[in-house]
Amino acid sequence: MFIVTAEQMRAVDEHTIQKLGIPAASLMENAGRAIAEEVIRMCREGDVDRRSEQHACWNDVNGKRAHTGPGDRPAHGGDIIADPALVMEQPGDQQWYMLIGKGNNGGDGLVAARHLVEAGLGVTLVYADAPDALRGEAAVQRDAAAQIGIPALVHGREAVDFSRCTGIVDALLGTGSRGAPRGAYAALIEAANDSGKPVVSADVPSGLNADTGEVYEPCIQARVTVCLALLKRGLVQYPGASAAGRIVVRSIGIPARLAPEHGPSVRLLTEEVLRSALRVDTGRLRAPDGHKGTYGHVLLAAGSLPMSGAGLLSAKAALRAGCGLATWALPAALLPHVIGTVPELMLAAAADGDSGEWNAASADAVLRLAESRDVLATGPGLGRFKGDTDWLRRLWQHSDRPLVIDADALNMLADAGPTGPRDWGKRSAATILTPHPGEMGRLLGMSTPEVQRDRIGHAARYAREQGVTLVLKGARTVIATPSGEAYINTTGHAGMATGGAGDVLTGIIAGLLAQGLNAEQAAAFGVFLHGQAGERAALLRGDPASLLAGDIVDAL
Ligand SMILES: NC(=O)C1=CN([C@@H]2O[C@H](COP(=O)(O)OP(=O)(O)OC[C@H]3O[C@@H](n4cnc5c(N)ncnc54)[C@H](O)[C@@H]3O)[C@@H](O)[C@H]2O)[C@@H](O)CC1
Ligand SMILES: [K+]
Repeated sequence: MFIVTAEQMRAVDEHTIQKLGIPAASLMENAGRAIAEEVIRMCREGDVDRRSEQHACWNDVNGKRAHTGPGDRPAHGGDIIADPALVMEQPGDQQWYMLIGKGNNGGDGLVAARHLVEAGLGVTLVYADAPDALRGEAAVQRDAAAQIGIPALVHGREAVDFSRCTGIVDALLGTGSRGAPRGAYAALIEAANDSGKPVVSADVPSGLNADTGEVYEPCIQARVTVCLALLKRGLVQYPGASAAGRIVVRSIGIPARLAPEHGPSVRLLTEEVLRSALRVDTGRLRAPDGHKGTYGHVLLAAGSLPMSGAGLLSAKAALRAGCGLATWALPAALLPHVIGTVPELMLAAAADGDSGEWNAASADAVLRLAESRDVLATGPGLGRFKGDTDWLRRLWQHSDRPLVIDADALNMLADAGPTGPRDWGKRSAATILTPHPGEMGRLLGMSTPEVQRDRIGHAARYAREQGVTLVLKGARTVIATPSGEAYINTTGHAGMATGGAGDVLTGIIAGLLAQGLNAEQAAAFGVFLHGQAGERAALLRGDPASLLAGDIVDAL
């Protein structure tokens, strides 16, 4: 599933209308109808009385449990499948308030109102602006609603009291919204939130930045968001993802495949995308006649005295991800401390003059060890040491192995200079960086909140400019490729925010690279697997908060 910016959505809309000749009125009709169907579904299934369903929502977007409308039940011979609007035999005294903005989002709300009236629901329109402010298709819908006799209030002219309504449809602001909601829009959003009634948002919750996921003050807190045509970036990035509630993406006649023609290709990372777009074929990872050499050898340069566990977690994760062999290189004096901790692991001592410090263990020693291995990963538990940026630069410039860079090695990279490591030259093999938002901020020279304000945008730009594959960790991890594509992960949970989880991810990605996956595949599949293992581990433990990074490795 493609994820678009507001501008990209506008361009795809225009293409559909201008080049394909599909009338704008048809798209708006489909949009409004999709919104009405969701409201009707909620009424039929009693969803309006239920409290928040934050957990279920993501699975809907994932397509695992997507709502498919009235035909959910398999049809049998002789069945009569009726339109949802005609099967609401007992709509009861359902009263829905429709908040109508003056743009096309409001037009969608007006179409939905017509369909809800047809289904027998009580509907009241609440215009944010005087109705004559509406233009084009939205004005056509305003007139149709008036002809049918749908009651209407205008904010500021009549009092609006939500206390007696069943639910609210938010069709105030969509992708044409700019900045924080103003005037009547802000007042209606606040009143809707204060009412405690379930809100169904049309396209995006009003008050959300559809591109970045930033929520303005105020922003609708939706129970359900019926996202139209293509998933918007702001709905998959926090805090916007929380404001959206359960997300239902509905096709309205705009071909989704047009999205990459009009902007960057950003996709939701699902099993389907891994198989089709990324061509990850797990069935081919293990050849029936393979031996340990077939599945690759990871060299991990990691760990220090206070953080030796990071190296252990990474190395173990690489093995659990399926590589044939893993060697952990560390300063020679540290080696006796870790012997036997993971018996499957090989250890390589980097001469350190008996100091136990990386500053005495040369980059050339690591390069020599890497020559006979397939992948080099570095960073977990490494710490900072004198001359470390030069140490990393040598690995960058002289290793022809795929290189995974994490943790403190990313901080060394941040010291490469204002234009970033691209000044060190183009590497002959792939480079994968796995920063958390703080490390990403140091790479970009900005604060962590600034990074979080537009995770997809920053990750995609950095990957393209620096020619690397970038994994921006955190809720909804972003995987960005040097060619400008991005994937947003759907697996994992907040219980995985625990020390060492990142070291595990580095090991998984390195282990997958060793088995022959390319950088894009290894990064995306690695992130996906890491999240799945975290979900599994939380189930086994019964409580996500008690999860340890080692549990993730065990659940792989
Ligand atoms: N072909 C299309 O363009 C389609 C558009 N669709 C709907 O149209 C929406 C986009 O419509 P529009 O581009 O008309 O824009 P919107 O309906 O999102 O709203 C734009 C209007 O709100 C005002 N506004 C903007 N920011 C504001 C703020 N912060 N506070 C108060 N008022 C503000 C602007 O003056 C403008 O008139 C989509 O989200 C979707 O719901 C759908 O009908 C499907 C087809
Ligand atoms: K809206």
